[in-house]
Amino acid sequence: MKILVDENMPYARELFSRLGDVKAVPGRPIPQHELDDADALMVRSVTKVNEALLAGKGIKFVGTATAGTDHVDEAWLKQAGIGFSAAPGCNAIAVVEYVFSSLLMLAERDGFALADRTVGIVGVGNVGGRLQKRLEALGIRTLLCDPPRADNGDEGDFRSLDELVQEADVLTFHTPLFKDGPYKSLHLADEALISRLKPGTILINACRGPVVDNAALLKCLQTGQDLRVVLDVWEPEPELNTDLLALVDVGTAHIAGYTLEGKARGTTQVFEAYSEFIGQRHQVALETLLPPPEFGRITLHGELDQATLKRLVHLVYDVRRDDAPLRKVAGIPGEFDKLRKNYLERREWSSLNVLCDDARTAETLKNLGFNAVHHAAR
Ligand SMILES: NC(=O)c1ccc[n+]([C@@H]2O[C@H](COP(=O)([O-])OP(=O)(O)OC[C@H]3O[C@@H](n4cnc5c(N)ncnc54)[C@H](O)[C@@H]3O)[C@@H](O)[C@H]2O)c1
Ligand SMILES: O=C(O)[C@H](O)[C@H](O)COP(=O)(O)O
Repeated sequence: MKILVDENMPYARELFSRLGDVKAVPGRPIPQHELDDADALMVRSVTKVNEALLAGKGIKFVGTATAGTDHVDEAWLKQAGIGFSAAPGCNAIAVVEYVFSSLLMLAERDGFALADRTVGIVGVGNVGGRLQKRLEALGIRTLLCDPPRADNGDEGDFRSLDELVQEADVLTFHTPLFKDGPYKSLHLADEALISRLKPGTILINACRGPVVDNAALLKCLQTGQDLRVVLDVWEPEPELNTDLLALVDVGTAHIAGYTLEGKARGTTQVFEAYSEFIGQRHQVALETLLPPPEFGRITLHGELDQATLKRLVHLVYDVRRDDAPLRKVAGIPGEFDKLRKNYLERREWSSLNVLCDDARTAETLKNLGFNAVHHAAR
């Protein structure tokens, strides 16, 4: 059995070789001839999986080690009898930590207190829901917009996008990309929406590039609209608009979800799904795969304020380490994907053990996702 795996899937060779012969290949473009004798295909979001790629091949299962599925024509796979699994929620924590890293950087740079801001979250699923919980753990007010969940009768104080635009100081997008249908999200942030944002609003897009109309955003910024902008995703990728990059406050190469834990979870989720598909059920504990983190344990004295939280968050991940390299190479063909392929190891906050002599600090950090414990001061 031949299993093709994207070369940017950590632990894929180690895991899938328990089930068959593994070949690691680039995902953009995928070498067509490798599909000829393959039984299964494990991709990431850069590979368009559709009839054009797979018709006439013997692929029986496709896995995508990603949360987003807009690169996969699921209807075609279904009618072709090809099994499919994604990895919902695999990298949600990573995206939340990217958003925090960006907000804490902007708060320090521009001298504001995050606790005074209202954060509007558009799309309250795996990412948006976790973001809400962590913001609220810090006492930050959130406003939620998720029409599919509201229509489904899910519990929650869901508001209209219009209300968020009027009230939020931070507007952050975490929806799937739907090109049409009742919950179309393509250009959800269009020129009309962007131009109505309050002066000084922080606009964040870490879901899919086309959810924010990049041409409209560029126009608004070029005409001097007072906005702060954080973009991890672009319209289009990998050929992002370098004029837009020059005007945003944080610009990164679609890496918000790229913690080692997030990528490894993606691999294990599709590995488990495929093992079940072929009737050889395996389960993997993530901890058995991950190496020890660079920073294992620190001691924190006293109470937690914004400056201390920022230092702690940036000890694990400072978003500027990914912003600067993109600005250096943007516009050079192939470099966007190279940054993603050679991504420096990044860990989640849970990898850091924090010993706190203040009980409230320990509790807050635990609620934020750090591995925090209270110990009495000596
Ligand atoms: N930048 C990255 O590295 C990265 C990482 C993970 C996910 N993503 C993207 O972010 C998206 C969200 O991730 P997730 O794991 O939270 O997905 P999810 O499916 O768990 O949640 C998405 C939420 O968006 C809501 N939604 C759908 N259409 C909407 C609309 N038009 N307006 C408002 N809400 C809408 C859904 O009801 C759902 O609650 C993914 O689909 C993926 O495209 C990007
Ligand atoms: O949807 C996701 O999970 C992420 O956007 C995505 O996976 C980013 O990484 P890629 O698959 O492009 O390597």
